[in-house]
Parts: sequence; C-alpha cells; structure tokens
Amino acid sequence: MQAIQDHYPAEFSHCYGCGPANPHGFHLKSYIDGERTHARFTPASMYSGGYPGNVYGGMLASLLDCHGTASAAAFAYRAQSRVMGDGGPPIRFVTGSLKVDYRRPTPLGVELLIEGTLCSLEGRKAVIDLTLSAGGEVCVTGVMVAVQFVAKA
Ligand SMILES: CCCCCCCCCCCCCCCC(=O)SCCNC(=O)CCNC(=O)[C@H](O)C(C)(C)COP(=O)(O)OP(=O)(O)OC[C@H]1O[C@@H](n2cnc3c(N)ncnc32)[C@H](O)[C@@H]1OP(=O)(O)O
Repeated sequence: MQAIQDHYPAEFSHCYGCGPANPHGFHLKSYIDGERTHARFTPASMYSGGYPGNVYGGMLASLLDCHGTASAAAFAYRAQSRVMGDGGPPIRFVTGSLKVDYRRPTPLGVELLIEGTLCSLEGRKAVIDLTLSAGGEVCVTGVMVAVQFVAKA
C-alpha cells in the first residue's frame, strides 16, 4: 500500500517530519484504512525526554503534526471522490492548531502507533482526532485543526 506522503508532489516533499525528499527528516509514512489513518514510528534513542527511557515531547508532537496533516489530506481527497496522485491540483493542508495531551510517559525503543480519525471537514478546515500508543497503551492524544492551504495570488 502506498503511503499518503508518497503522493506529495516533489515541491512539497521537504517537510522535516514526513517529506520523502528531506534526507535528514523522519520520513513518517501514514496510511488510510477505512475510517482511520495510521503510521508507525520508532524514535531513535537520541530523542530522549527529560528522564531516561522516555520520548521527548516535541518529537511526539511532531509525529502528531505530520500524521494529522497527512490524514486531513487523505480524508479530503476521499470526501471529494478523488484519488491521491490523480494529477489534479493537490489538496494540501497545513497545521492551524495542534493541542497535545501527554497522558503517560512514552517509552523509547518501542514502535509507536499514531492514529487519526476525522472529526469534521467543513470548508477548508479539517478537525482530526489523534492518538499515539505504545504497546497498546495510549500515551498521547491530540486534536488538530488543519487548514487547506490556498496560495494567494
Ligand atoms: C496527498 C496528496 C497531495 C497532498 C499534497 C500535500 C503536500 C503536503 C506537504 C507537507 C505537509 C506537511 C505539513 C506538516 C505540518 C506542518 O508543519 S504545517 C507548518 C506549520 N503551519 C503553518 O505554517 C501554518 C501557518 N498559518 C497559515 O499559513 C495560515 O494562518 C492558515 C493556517 C493557512 C490560515 O490562514 P488563511 O488561509 O488566511 O485562512 P483563514 O481564512 O484565516 O481561515 C480558514 C479557516 O480556518 C480556520 N483557522 C485558521 N487558523 C486556525 C487556527 N489556528 N485554529 C483554528 N482554526 C483556524 C479559520 O477560523 C477559518 O475557519 P472558517 O471560518 O472557515 O470556519
């Protein structure tokens, strides 16, 4: 299955968190599957948080950030009965706001599962509910307002 980010046009592929063309980035890969999106990621040990063995909160927010905007794009394509990579104008979302709740420490060295569901999609605005789990336990939740980016003339 192709990742949502694999459909990003070359000119929008440099995001540090998820751009396939950024050689220094995380290369997060998100997938849409039914009513949910998901991504899996194992942070390297250098992303240690304030006490040993746990992940740095900024890294966790980054994962929600990139997964949330990818989810918004995928849900918007679906709502418009379009297929990602169809050659039409790209439906491109940026983060307007991201609320993050750190519910329990997130362990390092464990594959993390990031999931997204569409809460609402109205006009240019998508609200995405996000969770990040480790070993089946939800460690972080988030709510993103993603706004479809329209280039101003
Ligand atoms: C899949 C195939 C191809 C896809 C191809 C995609 C390429 C994909 C590239 C990679 C993607 C990576 C992305 C990673 C995630 C980032 O890192 S994104 C970078 C961080 N974010 C930014 O830099 C965004 C900076 N902010 C802005 O550019 C502008 O403020 C915004 C967000 C575009 C909004 O400005 P605007 O266009 O003037 O829109 P505006 O008319 O004010 O608002 C539109 C609607 O959004 C709402 N809104 C705007 N801002 C907010 C906010 N902060 N909170 C709540 N609501 C808001 C407004 O209330 C309004 O709602 P309605 O009144 O319509 O209900």
